[in-house]
Amino acid sequence: MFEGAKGPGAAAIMDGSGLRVAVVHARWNTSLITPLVEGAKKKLMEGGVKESNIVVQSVPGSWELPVACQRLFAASQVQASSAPSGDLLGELGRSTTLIPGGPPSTASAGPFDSIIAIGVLIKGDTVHFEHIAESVSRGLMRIQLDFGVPVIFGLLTVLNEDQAKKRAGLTPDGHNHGEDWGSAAVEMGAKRKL
Ligand SMILES: O=Nc1c(NC[C@H](O)[C@H](O)[C@H](O)CO)[nH]c(=O)[nH]c1=O
Repeated sequence: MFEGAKGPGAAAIMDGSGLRVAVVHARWNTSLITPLVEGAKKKLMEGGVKESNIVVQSVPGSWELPVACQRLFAASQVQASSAPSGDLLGELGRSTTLIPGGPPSTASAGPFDSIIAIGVLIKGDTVHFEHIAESVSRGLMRIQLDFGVPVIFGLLTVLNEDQAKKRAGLTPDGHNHGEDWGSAAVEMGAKRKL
């Protein structure tokens, strides 16, 4: 899968059966976003996470990822303390994603154990790319540290479409980085509960 030294090490085997995970994805570059989200969900479920405990939300673009992740996690904390079961987040908890199929998910009560933020930024002719990449990266890191919840960094910042396709597993020599993010979400979510 990877030549040389570069690339992730083997995923730690953790039990994801009791985890609740949010996947928040941008709607820019959707032909790339879709396989990335599918790859993440595949590894979440291979790690034992129940599909009913995966909430998938979409936002207009990567710029909106931090506020959506923060709002989703904060709402899950409030609901967990006030509504021990049932429809955890109401409309906020329903999957509103580009990804076809699957019922609107209503995660069971309890704060999310990890969040995967997914976006694809492709460098253009201006410095717009740099502003979004820098701000979104800092924003996602801040949520991790402010809330103590793992936010898996699924923001592809690429120089051209070919680089993005490779990292979405859409080329013969590619690898779907969404799978790595799903595995990381299981490991970090399980470790958060230890
Ligand atoms: O510009 N390029 C991109 C982009 N721009 C939109 C931005 O994230 C935001 O949604 C709007 O500015 C509105 O706030 N969003 C992406 O996810 N990828 C890009 O490559």
